[in-house]
Amino acid sequence: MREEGPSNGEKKSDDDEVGMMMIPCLDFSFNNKNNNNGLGSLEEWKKMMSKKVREACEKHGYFVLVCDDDEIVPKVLREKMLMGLKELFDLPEETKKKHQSTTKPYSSYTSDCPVIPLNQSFGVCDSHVFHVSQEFTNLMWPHGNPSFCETMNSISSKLVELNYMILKMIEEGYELPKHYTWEIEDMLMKGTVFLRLMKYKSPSKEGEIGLVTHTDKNTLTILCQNDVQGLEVQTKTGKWIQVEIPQNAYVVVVGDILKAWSNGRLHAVRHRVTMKGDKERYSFGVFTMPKDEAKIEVPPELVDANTHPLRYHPFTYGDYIKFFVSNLNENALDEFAAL
Ligand SMILES: O=C(O)CCC(=O)C(=O)O
Ligand SMILES: [Fe+2]
Repeated sequence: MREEGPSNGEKKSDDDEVGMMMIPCLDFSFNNKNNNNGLGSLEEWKKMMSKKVREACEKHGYFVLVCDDDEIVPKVLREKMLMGLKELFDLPEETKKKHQSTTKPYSSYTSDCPVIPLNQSFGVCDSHVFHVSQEFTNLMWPHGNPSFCETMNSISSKLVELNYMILKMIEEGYELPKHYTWEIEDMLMKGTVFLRLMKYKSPSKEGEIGLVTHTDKNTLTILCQNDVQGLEVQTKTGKWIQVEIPQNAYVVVVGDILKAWSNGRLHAVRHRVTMKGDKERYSFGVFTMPKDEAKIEVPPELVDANTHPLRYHPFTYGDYIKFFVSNLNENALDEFAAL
């Protein structure tokens, strides 16, 4: 099992934070001999990984997911998507501006935002549904671009599947009573999926902000980037560290909704993007979020009067997002739902 070791890009500090500074890295290749010793069944592997996933999400609020074989997302697909992003962002501004959406906040094409001038982004809801990817592609390339459409749709589907698999692992990691599984699936996995496509221009000076500090407001995010690093996370003790992401790896980030659902046990990590060097950075992320009317409620099993008293009152996802969008407060979850 590849995790939290010095060979995995571990960052050390000279203070007492060494334990906190390690970058959690989980290898999701089931066929990797170090993972299952060639003996375990898929079920046993999943059980063991669920524990690791839960631990990483509680301790760090994110982890780097490596998978060297093609079982989760084929390498070619990922490379095609990153090449497709360049092609997309190279389109004329007036074409990109045609992508306007009112269904979800932050989904229209955005560029030249004074706070994050290096960043350009598109948001597409439910891109794992073929006709959605097709509509988006046809808007950007009126003469068609079947290869982009196919790639965007396939990688979205793969990452949605992976996102749900990790959510299930987190749930299994808590060993909650089985009857609860349906409720959780209904609450966390029957909602919207959001694909965000991003480009960061190279900065005019080192260390320019590409994306401001935030926690993700959804359930769980999976991020993928080209070979330009820039993602930084804040440790629980307030230090910023750069997440060195190997080629073929993804970053899984806990959002506010998992934090609320788990009674604050899962950590919604604060993160940002800082740009250095002279290369453009491309990234994309698949964000899962509950339905607007879904009620986010802590399971009684995750409340313990002594060690984990109830931290959040139940709320609906749509109300939370409305609150966030009208207040834009980085402490939105606690302001909105803390008891
Ligand atoms: O570009 C990245 O790697 C991070 C993007 C991100 O954090 C977000 O879109 O919420
Ligand atoms: Fe984020």
